[in-house]
Amino acid sequence: MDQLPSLITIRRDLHRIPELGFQEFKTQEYLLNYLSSLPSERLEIKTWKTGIFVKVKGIDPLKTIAYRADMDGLPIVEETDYSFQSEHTDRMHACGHDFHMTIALGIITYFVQNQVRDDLLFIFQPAEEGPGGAEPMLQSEVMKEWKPDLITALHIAPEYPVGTIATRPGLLFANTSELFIDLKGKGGHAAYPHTTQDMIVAAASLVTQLQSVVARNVDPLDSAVITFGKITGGTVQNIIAENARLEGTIRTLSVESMEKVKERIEALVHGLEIGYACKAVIDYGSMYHQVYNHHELTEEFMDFTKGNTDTEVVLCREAMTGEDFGYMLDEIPGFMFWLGVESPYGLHHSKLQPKEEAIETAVQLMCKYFLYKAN
Ligand SMILES: CC(=O)N[C@@H](CCC[C@H](N)C(=O)O)C(=O)O
Repeated sequence: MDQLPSLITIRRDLHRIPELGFQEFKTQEYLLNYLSSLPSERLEIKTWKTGIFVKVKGIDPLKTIAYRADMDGLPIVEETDYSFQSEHTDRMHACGHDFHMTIALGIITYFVQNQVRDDLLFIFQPAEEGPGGAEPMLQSEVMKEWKPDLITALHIAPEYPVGTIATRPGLLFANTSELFIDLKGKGGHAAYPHTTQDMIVAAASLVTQLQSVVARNVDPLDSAVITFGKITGGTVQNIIAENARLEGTIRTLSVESMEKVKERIEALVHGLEIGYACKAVIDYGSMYHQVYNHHELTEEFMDFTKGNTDTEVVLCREAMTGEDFGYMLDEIPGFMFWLGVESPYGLHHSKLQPKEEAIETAVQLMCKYFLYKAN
């Protein structure tokens, strides 16, 4: 085996080339290139769109144990002071997927040199931030053929120190649905509002009205979030806007609340159409299944980590983040956990700077755990 790049070098290389969902061409090429430098006799590699399946063959396999890493970046202009900043304009690995992929390569590298009884499967999955790669990947022929018996994934957590992991049996991440609302009215001169239907005013009103859905239609002991991350509309400062578009996301802890929230959004949007004499179109974009950790496997993993590593284990609360890994957990027993990376700036922030020492923590932990489960 030739001299391999260090995991820190790999993470920095990946950090430089963030790509959006299903456009992870350079990322895929980089990963395939690295994998081709490993001894090939124990590896079987198959690509799926911009994703990759990597099987590390066991000696006498009774089962398959999997680790999933997501691959895509976000449409963010990076503002870190890294020397290895994103080389792609308006793109950034601001959700740690560069870490998740590096950790996968670290684990693979260990197991190509230290064979275990069972097969190990590594899934490099595109488009976690949207429109969702997990569900179609799960339906793929490769996944049907190589279907794992146990599946794991981690996500970096800026709020925890390095050397800590956090998880919980049962519900970990929320149900999600994207939310796009297009409004169309009648534009006109800024000085003649009475001759128009102003979609800037309608959009502003709708944003405020929709917050009442969370406050007044969802059981306070359940939880929901409606966030709009982007509003566009109009053309110039002295023309009343004919169009406006709201782009957001809905998060709920229960499936019932998701249905209720959508029902209420639809009612209020219909009311807006009447009140503002406009047309509105709602599009829910992509939806993600909640992340629900297998009870016994999660408890076993937490106990194993406490008993066999120096890693601190925290029993955390559920989070309103979404993850299409939820689809995989719906079909395959397993769990997801948070990996402490300690950054003053959080996920989806242009200054997110996770501590790289956490990569080694995760690789060591997962290698120990797979050695325990796959022998
Ligand atoms: C871990 C994480 O941050 N995941 C994303 C998933 C986004 C799904 C979809 N695009 C949506 O916004 O609903 C998150 O924002 O939680």
